[in-house]
Amino acid sequence: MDEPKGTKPRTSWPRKALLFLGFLFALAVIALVAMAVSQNKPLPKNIKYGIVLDAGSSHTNLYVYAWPAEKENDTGVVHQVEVCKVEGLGISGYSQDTEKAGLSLQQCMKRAQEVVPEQQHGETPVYLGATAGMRLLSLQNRSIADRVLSAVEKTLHSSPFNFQGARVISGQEEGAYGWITINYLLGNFRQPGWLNFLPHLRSSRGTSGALDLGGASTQITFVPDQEPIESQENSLHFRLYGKNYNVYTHSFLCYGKDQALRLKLASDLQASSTRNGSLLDPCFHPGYLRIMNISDLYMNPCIANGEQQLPFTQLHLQGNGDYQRCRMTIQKIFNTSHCPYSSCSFNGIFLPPLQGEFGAFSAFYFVMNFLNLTTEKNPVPLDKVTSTVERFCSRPWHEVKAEFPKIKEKYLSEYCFSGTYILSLLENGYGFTTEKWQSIQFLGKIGSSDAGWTLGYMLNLTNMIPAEKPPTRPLSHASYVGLMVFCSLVLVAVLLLGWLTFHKPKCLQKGLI
Ligand SMILES: Nc1ccn([C@@H]2O[C@H](COP(=O)(O)OP(=O)(O)OP(=O)(O)O)[C@@H](O)[C@H]2O)c(=O)n1
Ligand SMILES: [Ca+2]
Repeated sequence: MDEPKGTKPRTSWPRKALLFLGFLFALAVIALVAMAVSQNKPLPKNIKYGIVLDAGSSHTNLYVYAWPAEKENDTGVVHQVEVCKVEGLGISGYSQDTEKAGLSLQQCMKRAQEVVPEQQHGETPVYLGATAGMRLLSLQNRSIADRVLSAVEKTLHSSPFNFQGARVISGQEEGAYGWITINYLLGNFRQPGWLNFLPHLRSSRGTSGALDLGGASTQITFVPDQEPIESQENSLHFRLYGKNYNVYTHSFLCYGKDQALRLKLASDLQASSTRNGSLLDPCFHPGYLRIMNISDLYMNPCIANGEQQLPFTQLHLQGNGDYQRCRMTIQKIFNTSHCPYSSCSFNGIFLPPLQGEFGAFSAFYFVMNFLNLTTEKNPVPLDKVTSTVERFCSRPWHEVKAEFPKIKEKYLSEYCFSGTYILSLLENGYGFTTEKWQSIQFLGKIGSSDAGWTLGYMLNLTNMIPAEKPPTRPLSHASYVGLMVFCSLVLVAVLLLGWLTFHKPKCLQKGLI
């Protein structure tokens, strides 16, 4: 269309106005983002620390945990920042010289002082929990066990940390805290934020069972389908983050892998007719020799009788690496002749039908990991595990030793027995079938934290696992900022569009540009 006559020449102010508007708009967006980011930035992290010593039968580990102070009650925020392996024996091994049990911890306590910032030493709690080795020592000689505990208390008291006590934890606690640890670390107690608006839709995602194998005891813990749990001593109830859990747990004292080996040897001796103490052992490699004092073998409460009748003082073990026979000899330590419940594992102990996924840790993991049978994703099928252990057992000792010169001889010589024992315990003891085997994940760590009972123990003692779900923001900081910016942009765009529609600047009118 032609410009009407007499109209003033086109001025450039509407374009300038648009440019100015655009500039203002950009400025507003930048200011908005900057404000949202700085105003809602999480406060600088105030880290808290906690220390737990796991005084196991074979050795002691010291763990340092850390978490942001303001997130104390959230799930999955506490993580391991340090593990220190105490040199020497487990504390129950110092029964002849109890003071040494305390001294042995000094080096790791020093390490903890380096890891935790000095100004926080005084407020950092330290706990020591002793497990099956000390349970056995207490049964054998209560006063020596008390002396060992006093010796470790002395060392821990003299540290700059806030010492909260050293005690022998029960098998039930050990099982329960292991279960809490792995489910906390796996995020199984966590409910996604947006589901809080729809409680009826809350995820019914299950928990994972926990399988712990130590040197002197082993624990199995899981939430069974079947309710109620038939035996009271195997039943635990928790309310965590607003949800109830009825948990089955059992700890088999003497069925950790070191004590199980003793049980097996004592059973082999009883069945043999050796006159000089020589014994062929299918659970050790061909060519392997081990001499043991009979008094050491019968020294603890796991093996109650038999020693006095033997006409020799030493046992000469000679390996012949026969997996099938090894499995048969191990089988004898599981008594399945009686069961006062609807179903049992062994020794008349109640076991409900296995349910859900299982995380297997400590020696379950050490052994399977050595045998290259742990994978992140798909569990190795049972028949492959069996054939691997079988092949490993049949290898001559000199060959195994030459291939793994850096592995401690005590560990290396026992992986054949341990692999076979794990298969017997899981298949025959607990009833994991070929199919159920696939639900076992062998895990050493979850994230940066070791799987074990210590984290659950600390979470409980520091009241960091609330019964009810703490109120949480439905959105994360980043999602909040993003959503704010997006909504503001939409708003500005709508306003701009509205303004352009009703007050169309001349420059946008047809023919002007
Ligand atoms: N790399 C490793 C480390 C340990 N072990 C073995 O694993 C068992 C110890 O496992 P652990 O979980 O450390 O047991 P403890 O905590 O010491 O014992 P418990 O829980 O029964 O008190 C011991 O037989 C030890 O010889 C192993 O075979 N390979
Ligand atoms: Ca242990």
